[in-house]
Amino acid sequence: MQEEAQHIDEELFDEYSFSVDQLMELAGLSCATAVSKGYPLQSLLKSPPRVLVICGPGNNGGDGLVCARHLKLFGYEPSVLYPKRPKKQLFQNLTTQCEKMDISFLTEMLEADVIDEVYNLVVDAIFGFSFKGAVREPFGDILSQLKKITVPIASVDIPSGWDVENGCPDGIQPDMLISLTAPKKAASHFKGRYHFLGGRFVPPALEQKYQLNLPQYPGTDCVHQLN
Ligand SMILES: [K+]
Repeated sequence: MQEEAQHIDEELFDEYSFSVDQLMELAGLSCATAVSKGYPLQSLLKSPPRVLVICGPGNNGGDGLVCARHLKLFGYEPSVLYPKRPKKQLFQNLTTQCEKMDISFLTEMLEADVIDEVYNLVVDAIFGFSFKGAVREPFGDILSQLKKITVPIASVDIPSGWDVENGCPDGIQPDMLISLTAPKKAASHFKGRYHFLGGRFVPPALEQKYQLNLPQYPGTDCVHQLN
């Protein structure tokens, strides 16, 4: 299943000629849309409507940067923690776009009680389907703080630190999961309140080839609520 997600990914780029930027934009927009549906501005307990977006070193982190930018456009006040920044131009561009929109970047991870005090929720865009092995720092420390917070976590594609197939019973327990392209096997272990499918970009022929059996997205929506 981890391999299958990687094959679909490669095929979207190599056979269907999509660029990473295109799919990442749609993925990140889906995440911001799902957050706005699960945690509407008017429902938030803390004002201003601050959201902490934690971005990892790969494309999952890129989805997080795009998500932060759209959240800002939707009226939220995102701050980003982006401790390991890849040198690729794409990630530099996404970072500049956020900075130019007055999204602040934190210099270090906050303690769990500070997060609970200041933020309404955390978007977890640390690791996606390429996560493997034991968590390396600084992400071990970040995940251990996330295990202690009481504000909801919305995880992008896979709850970070979870095995992509088997989940992780003592890992973070997000309140929302936004599965991208198609739910991964670990999604069956998700116990939170909201499960959304996003990344409405899969060409029908690819969906058929991998028998993804994706549900019908409502109307023109970029997310589909699974539960
Ligand atoms: K994640």
